[in-house]
Amino acid sequence: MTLDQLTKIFYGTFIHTPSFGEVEILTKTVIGINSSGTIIFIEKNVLNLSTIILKLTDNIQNIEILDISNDPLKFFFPGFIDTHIHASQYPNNGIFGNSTLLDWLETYTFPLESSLKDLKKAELVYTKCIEKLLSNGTTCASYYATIDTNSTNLLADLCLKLGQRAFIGKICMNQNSPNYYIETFEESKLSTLKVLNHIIKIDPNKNLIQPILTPRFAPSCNSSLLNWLGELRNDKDLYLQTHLSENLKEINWVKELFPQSKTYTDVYNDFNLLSSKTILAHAIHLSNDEIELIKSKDSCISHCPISNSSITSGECRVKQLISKGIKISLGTDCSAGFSPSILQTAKHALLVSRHLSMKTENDLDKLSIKDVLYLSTNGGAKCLKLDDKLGTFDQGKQFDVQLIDLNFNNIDLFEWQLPSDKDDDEIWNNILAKWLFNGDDRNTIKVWVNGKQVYNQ
Ligand SMILES: Nc1nc2[nH]cnc2c(=O)[nH]1
Ligand SMILES: [Zn+2]
Repeated sequence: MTLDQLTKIFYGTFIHTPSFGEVEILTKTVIGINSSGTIIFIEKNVLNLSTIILKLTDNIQNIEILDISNDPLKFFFPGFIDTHIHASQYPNNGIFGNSTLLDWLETYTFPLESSLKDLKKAELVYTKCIEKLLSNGTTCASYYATIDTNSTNLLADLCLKLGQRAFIGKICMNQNSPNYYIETFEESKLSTLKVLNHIIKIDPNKNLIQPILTPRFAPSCNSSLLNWLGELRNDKDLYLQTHLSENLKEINWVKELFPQSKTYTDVYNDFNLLSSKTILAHAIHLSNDEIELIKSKDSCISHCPISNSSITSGECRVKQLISKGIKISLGTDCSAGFSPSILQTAKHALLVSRHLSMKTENDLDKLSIKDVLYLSTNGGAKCLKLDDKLGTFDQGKQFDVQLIDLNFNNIDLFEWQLPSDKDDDEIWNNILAKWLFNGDDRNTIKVWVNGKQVYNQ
């Protein structure tokens, strides 16, 4: 521990989810970070901040201190991780009518995405989207941009500028797409390589931004393109994201388009797209063989409950997938999902799981508050293979954090519901329940990424 590098100290209650179904409440805790935003010490049960500061350093002037210990309704929580979102669709949040996936793409989505080759419009949309996510406590997102090289590079530039950790994907689609929004195989390759180079150039140490290969979904890429992406993924050990088994019509279409593959998941596996760095969005209607295949490749699933309800795709069997050992996280999937908030997405994940359990008549399908808070943070970190850096408060991890304040009138807490020095777990569980069900972006008052403050209400 090199305490001479200490730059900021945070003191108060820290809440995180070390494992699925587990919440840990760290009251009276001090966390110190260095100039890179790495947590260099954690001290629990500190009754007096000044004593510990005197022990740590005699040069207090240069150290920034945030002490929230006197406010029982404030706590630090790990930044949310959104593992599936289309920045380019942000203006359409809430606009989906009665559509289902394939007609929704044609009617609402392709026209908007295609229009973002106008870089002025793209800048407006992407800036709003990134700022909205940060103000909702999302410190890391895996983004789909558009098929356009410059528009995708712009999204990477803006995430870097606004300080959000992000995976940036240029969408690949060279078949079954409208003639105003399609690329050839050659164009898709060139554009993908240009985006990879751009991202490596702007953030060579991957402090914030990383590229992610993004074949839109099997129907929009021909075999040559999928094959090339599989080879590139394998050669360079790249992240890859796509959609899987979202809608029944889509699944039948994939069967027709790729008759040589056994299942939809097999299409991706046959082209070598599945690895421990692959994020599969939706994964609702999987067979047992597909579940086994995803598990054997250690790929992860981004659960998108708001989207799945909105365009009536179905209910993902999250608990069953977790019991098989598959890594799961949450995706807002804007704009098939109407909310940019992972807190709202977590709430819907819980509710959708209750609907699923009514259908299956199995209580084990129900997700708890602790479960969905894990999926929102640590689950996302594990899916992105960043759990050595993100997801919980541990020494050596980066300070990607939100400060939650429940002193707003969206949440009424009565005097007997407040935490006291007795540190009652039950009290804190109820407070988290109030935050999950009645909270919103009002309650996220400050956000840090890599220890740098990127949002202040
Ligand atoms: N939800 C969703 N599913 C897709 N499948 C292919 N493209 C999309 C998309 O943009 N959103
Ligand atoms: Zn999507």
